[in-house]
Amino acid sequence: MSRIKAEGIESELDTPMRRIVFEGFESKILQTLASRTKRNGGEAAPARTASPEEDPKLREHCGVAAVYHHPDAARQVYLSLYALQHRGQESAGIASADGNSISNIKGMGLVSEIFTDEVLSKLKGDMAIGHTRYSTTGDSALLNAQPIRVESTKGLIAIAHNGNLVNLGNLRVELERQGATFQTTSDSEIIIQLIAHSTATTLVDAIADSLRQVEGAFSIVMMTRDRIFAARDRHGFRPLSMGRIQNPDGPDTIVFASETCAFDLLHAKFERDVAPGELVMVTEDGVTSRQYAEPNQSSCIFEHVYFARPDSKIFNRWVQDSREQMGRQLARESHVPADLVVPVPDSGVTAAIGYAAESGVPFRFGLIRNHYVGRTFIEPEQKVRDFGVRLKLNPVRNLLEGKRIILIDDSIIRGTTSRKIVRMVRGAGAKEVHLRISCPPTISPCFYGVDTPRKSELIAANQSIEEICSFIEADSLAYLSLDGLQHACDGGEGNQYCVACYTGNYPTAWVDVEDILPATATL
Ligand SMILES: O=P(O)(O)OC[C@H]1O[C@H](OP(=O)(O)OP(=O)(O)O)[C@H](O)[C@@H]1O
Ligand SMILES: NC(=O)CC[C@H](N)C(=O)O
Ligand code: SF4
Ligand SMILES: [Mg+2]
Repeated sequence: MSRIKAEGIESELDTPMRRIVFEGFESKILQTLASRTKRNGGEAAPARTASPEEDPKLREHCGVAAVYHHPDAARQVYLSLYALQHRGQESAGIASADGNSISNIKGMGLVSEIFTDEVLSKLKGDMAIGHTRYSTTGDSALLNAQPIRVESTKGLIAIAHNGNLVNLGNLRVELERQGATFQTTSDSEIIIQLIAHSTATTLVDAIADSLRQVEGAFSIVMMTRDRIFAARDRHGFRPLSMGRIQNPDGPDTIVFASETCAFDLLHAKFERDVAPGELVMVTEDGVTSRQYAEPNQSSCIFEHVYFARPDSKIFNRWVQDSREQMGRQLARESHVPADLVVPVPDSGVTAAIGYAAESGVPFRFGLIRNHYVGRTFIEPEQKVRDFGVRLKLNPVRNLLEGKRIILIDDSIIRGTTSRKIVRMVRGAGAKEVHLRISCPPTISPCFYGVDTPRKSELIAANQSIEEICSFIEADSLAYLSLDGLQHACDGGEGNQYCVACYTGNYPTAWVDVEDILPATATL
């Protein structure tokens, strides 16, 4: 069975070798995702399970990238996606355009598994867009992999979307009434179908028209046969930056990416963020822009806490700086006497460096991460998952033995992983284990592209800090205050942040009431 979908390309792309790699990944991913929940109208969504043991991890966002005017555009997008792999590991795709048509190749699995040299060489043209997906609406299946390519009265359009829309139901029904035939069950296709069905006479007007109708989170890149578009929702939930590669002998190459870490690999220079509510168009004549909606910024603060890479500058602020400040503030707010500060890799590392610097307690890698185990390593069975955490993290016994340890992690969602890590550190001989978390308690789900569980499954929504502390069997537990977090992510840039998962106050109207019910109400 082929797991790669090639559109606008004649030849058969699956080699037996790659099929084997794919099958291995496919079965793991399909198993783990059998229990995923899709909010907001994902028709093919499987039922959500209420078991706290079912799905212990956060899921990433997606990553998007685009390149305009480069002789090997698809390869540049490939490199960008490689740098954005941490934002989505379910599926990936690249679409390229050569002025006449759009080719599109998508597959389940990691970027490096889908795009061999042979596959990349099929993607001709000097423009390309790409996507790494972790699904929030619609099944994790090849069908919903992106870019999504649609042939419409406005011509061929391909889209790659990071974020999650919150007003799907009505829009989809209305579009179907107007004759739209959806190819996917993902929310992202709504944007492209709205463009196709817009009565606006120019494509750029049709895009603006579409973007004004959808609510929620979207950082998107789009491509026609000869143009690239990039846009962010008016809240600017998800990051999206623009960069430039200067070509001495011709026009500059313009690039877009979810995070600036992708630019470094391309030797592109960061130019600016796409602004909330802005639509940027790149054509032969250069870069033009319009503000299609009134901005009302509420960028996701959790990007700074967990999702983005520390070597990225998002919302005009270095993630590294924010995380270090979170750690420093955590030390100021809730220090406890100890011998070592130990991070829970990877996302706890930078905050732990800040904590150690502020407190003067030595920093040591007391837990070693196996880099061949992905960020979202989950298995459906508890027994396998227990082993999974041990496979991913291993204690350095000679560092921990007899010591009072401050463990730093970025977040607790259900608490199952933290509990295993605390046990692991104690099992390695630590005398005391104090857990410090570099954000406030997560008490409410996200509707904007982070697939956090519903409220009934969020441990901090249903238990006090003392109860959580005793559940994870730590000697003490403390979270960073909301003020402390906001201060750490401020840095004078004047960003307005969404903090809804810590407060329950959402910047848009959300739709899934069931998701925000406390545990007791669902029993
Ligand atoms: O409430 P819990 O079940 O403990 O889940 C929270 C953990 O999951 C995430 O790490 P993950 O391993 O997904 O990614 P990372 O390696 O990038 O830190 C997060 O950083 C916490 O460590
Ligand atoms: N995590 C995301 O940004 C997902 C994008 C889109 N909502 C999808 O499910 O494909
Ligand atoms: S609810 Fe939380 S995770 Fe979602 S956008 Fe807001 S801050 Fe980010
Ligand atoms: Mg982690």
